[in-house]
Amino acid sequence: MTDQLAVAVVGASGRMGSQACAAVEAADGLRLVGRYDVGDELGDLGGADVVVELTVPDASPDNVAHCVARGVHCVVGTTGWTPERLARLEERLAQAPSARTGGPVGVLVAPNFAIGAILMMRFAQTAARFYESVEVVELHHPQKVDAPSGTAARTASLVAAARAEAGLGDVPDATTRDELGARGALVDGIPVHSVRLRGLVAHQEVLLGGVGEMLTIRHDSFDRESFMPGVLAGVRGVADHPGLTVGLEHYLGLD
Ligand SMILES: NC(=O)C1=CN([C@@H]2O[C@H](COP(=O)(O)OP(=O)(O)OC[C@H]3O[C@@H](n4cnc5c(N)ncnc54)[C@H](O)[C@@H]3O)[C@@H](O)[C@H]2O)C=CC1
Ligand SMILES: O=C(O)C1=N[C@H](C(=O)O)C[C@H](O)C1
Repeated sequence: MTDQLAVAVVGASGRMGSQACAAVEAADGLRLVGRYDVGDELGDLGGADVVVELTVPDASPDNVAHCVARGVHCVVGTTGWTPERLARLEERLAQAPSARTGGPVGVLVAPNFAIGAILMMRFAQTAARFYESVEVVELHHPQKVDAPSGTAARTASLVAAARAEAGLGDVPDATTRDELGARGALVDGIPVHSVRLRGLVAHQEVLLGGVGEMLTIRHDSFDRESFMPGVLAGVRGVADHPGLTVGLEHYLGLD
């Protein structure tokens, strides 16, 4: 029993957190030692080796800082990790004590745990240099508090970097009047559109356009079950990935 990895979940009463608790409880080699939600004192996190953090963008950095300062690895699914927040987290990691499991503390920030979503981002990144136009459409359940989704923001950033590396300029767009914002948000110059619709869970399309053709890369999460293998892969792998890692692809041999 003692060689089991002790895991706590922060945001344990939420849609993702409750499912993550059940997944940890059912997983070989893992032991759920704590469930925390809003208002709970995190304290020593029930002796956890690894915390799964699934809360809200405004709470996540402080929760993660609390874990890092106590030598607890973190697997973070919460969105809203701006470059500035990530930079502050890296500073905290540089000053962190040794992990309870030994060695340096690891933090995984994963915009999406679903394997198909990770592949969608990778395929979009690969395709980006071949197309003059690209737009991202993300579609989610109406309870979602943030827009655009973390996955869409990450996809747009990866695509923009691939375009820049290939020497592509701005996406073509003759719009000169858009008082209502109908052309969507721009993330690193890539238009991103957010749909919130009853009945949906988490979906995204990357539309790539060239002369006389379009490539659509689409991923659908129909159930939050789709995220759980990725959560567990993060929990099992985080101690072997010291420091900050952004994106579960780096745990899956997709570097
Ligand atoms: N990386 C991924 O694959 C996925 C990430 N997400 C993200 O995970 C986050 C949570 O999503 P949902 O579970 O759908 O939201 P939710 O609203 O159902 O759950 C959030 C939970 O966090 C709790 N919470 C809020 N502030 C807190 C604090 N300071 N300390 C502890 N708990 C706190 C809330 O009470 C709630 O129970 C969102 O940022 C969402 O975008 C969601 C699905 C998949
Ligand atoms: O809030 C959600 O539901 C999801 N959030 C993440 C995001 O913002 O990308 C991951 C997934 O899309 C579901």
